[in-house]
Amino acid sequence: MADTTPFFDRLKAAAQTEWQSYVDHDFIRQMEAGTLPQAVFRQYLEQDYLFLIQYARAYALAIYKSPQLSDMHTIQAGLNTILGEMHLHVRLCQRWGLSQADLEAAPEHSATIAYTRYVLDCGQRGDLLDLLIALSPCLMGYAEIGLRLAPAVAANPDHPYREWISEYASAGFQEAARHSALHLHQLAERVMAPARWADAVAIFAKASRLEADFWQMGLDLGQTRV
Ligand SMILES: Cc1ncc(CO)c(N)n1
Repeated sequence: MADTTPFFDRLKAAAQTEWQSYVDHDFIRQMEAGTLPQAVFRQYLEQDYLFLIQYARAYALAIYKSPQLSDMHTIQAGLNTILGEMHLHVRLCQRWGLSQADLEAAPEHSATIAYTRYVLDCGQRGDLLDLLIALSPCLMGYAEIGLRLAPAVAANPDHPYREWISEYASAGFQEAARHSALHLHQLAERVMAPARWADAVAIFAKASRLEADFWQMGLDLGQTRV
């Protein structure tokens, strides 16, 4: 690839509409303002726990699809971030009287199924690059959102979503996202043929849209179950 722009930034630029629909979703704006109803957040977080279980499977699949041992090590670090992130969900849900067993027994919403099984399918039918592209909106998007919302927490120590925002703005999460972006870039340099670009953008755009749908699911569920 002659273009030295980071591969992830090229994907974002090529699928700007879908990316914006995800990172600028109304859910995020309401969260930043602190006006997001708790019922919405709770519905979202329950589904997100189920999402992360499937996401961990997709990371495991990425290890299976790894051509090199170095790929496996990098993906293992990403998997650890995902598994660590689930402690946040368990902690927050415990305060609402929901145990880990309750969370795991909850039914998966179709938006959760759609997104996770889409990612798993990308990995099953494609190679590691396809799978890492499908996985990339997750870590990178939440890292971007965490950074953008951090000032709202700094300005208001009683912000209702302080813990959630701080998790994604944390140095650990930011670094995991940076590592993933670098890995994606290096893998693309190794295996990406120019003819694959349109497919790469299509996968990235679809995953970003499914992230936006995931926020929307939270808003819709919260409205019907207050
Ligand atoms: C839906 C979704 N996307 C990304 C992340 C970040 O890991 C998450 N927790 N949930």
